[in-house]
Amino acid sequence: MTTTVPLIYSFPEFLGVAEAVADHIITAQNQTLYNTLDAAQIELIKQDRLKRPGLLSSSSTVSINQSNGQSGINLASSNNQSQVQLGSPNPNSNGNGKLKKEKKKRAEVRFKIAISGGSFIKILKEGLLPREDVIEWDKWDIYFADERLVPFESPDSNYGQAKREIFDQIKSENKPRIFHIDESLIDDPQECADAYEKVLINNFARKDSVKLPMFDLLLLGCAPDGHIASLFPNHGEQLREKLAWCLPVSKAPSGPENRITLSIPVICHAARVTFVVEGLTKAPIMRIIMERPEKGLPSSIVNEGAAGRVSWFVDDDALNDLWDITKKKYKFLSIEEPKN
Ligand SMILES: O=P(O)(O)OC[C@H]1O[C@@H](O)[C@H](O)[C@@H](O)[C@@H]1O
Repeated sequence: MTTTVPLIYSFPEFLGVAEAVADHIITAQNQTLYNTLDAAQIELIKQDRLKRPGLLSSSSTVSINQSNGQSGINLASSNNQSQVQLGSPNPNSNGNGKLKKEKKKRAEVRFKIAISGGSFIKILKEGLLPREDVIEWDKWDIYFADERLVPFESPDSNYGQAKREIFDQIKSENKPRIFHIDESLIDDPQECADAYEKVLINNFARKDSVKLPMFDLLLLGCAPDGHIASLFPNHGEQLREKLAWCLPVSKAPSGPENRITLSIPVICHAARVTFVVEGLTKAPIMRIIMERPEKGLPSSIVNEGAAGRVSWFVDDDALNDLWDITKKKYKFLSIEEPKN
């Protein structure tokens, strides 16, 4: 394995990590839904969408066109296949079926995100909830990178914890769509994984057949023993899986024994893969991940497999054992940098 160095953003404290992660998520949201981070352009798109529901693209590049003295918006779909200029005659009026289809497809774009459990939930809660003004919850599809097979009311349930600490606290009336496991299947990891995979297939591959689902953002923690999602180092064949989207896990070496997890190919296929790690207990494993990729820890595999799309948000404690590492200063792109 070659050494691929991902982007590492480090912060003196937990709160700094949480705020930057929130900005990173909102940036991904805006890039996905509007293909721009410019607040004025986003506002224009939203206003126009209100006027013409279904017309404005979620995945459009937008540019302001004032050449004819009127302000118009050029939309180019992200696959560069169609261009619609608003302000020109209604493109619907020529009954062009292809265009209608394209419009429908674009109107359906949603922000597809997979989150982890464990300490990561607290980061999300602290970072995201105060930013509801810029979060479009009703366009979010939230999945789980993994789940521990325990009842939702258990403190170990990733969904249960996320529900109590985040989803139930959302003030906006616009709620996200949440895709969790089927709680009735927690006694059978294989069935539970198959059922969750079906949910993914239904949502990601219903219209077009795809080899792998593509999340807009996959958010991962990393435990002190090096497991990410529920992919454990040296545990069975998990890390070599090439085809399945979702895997059952039995006899996990730490925490609840039975779990399900997204596979390495799914994680590596995401548009952005973001690790969030904090605390001194994670310092030894961070050292192995960054300095010994040849050991093949799950996160080292992801650093390599998703190279160029991976970033790490960590606090200084987690980097305590690393001396020679290039850290980047995080630049806030979607929300104002907090003045701590
Ligand atoms: O950040 P923590 O608490 O060490 O958790 C790491 C991982 O632990 C696993 O057990 C969780 O199911 C994952 O979702 C999580 O990312």
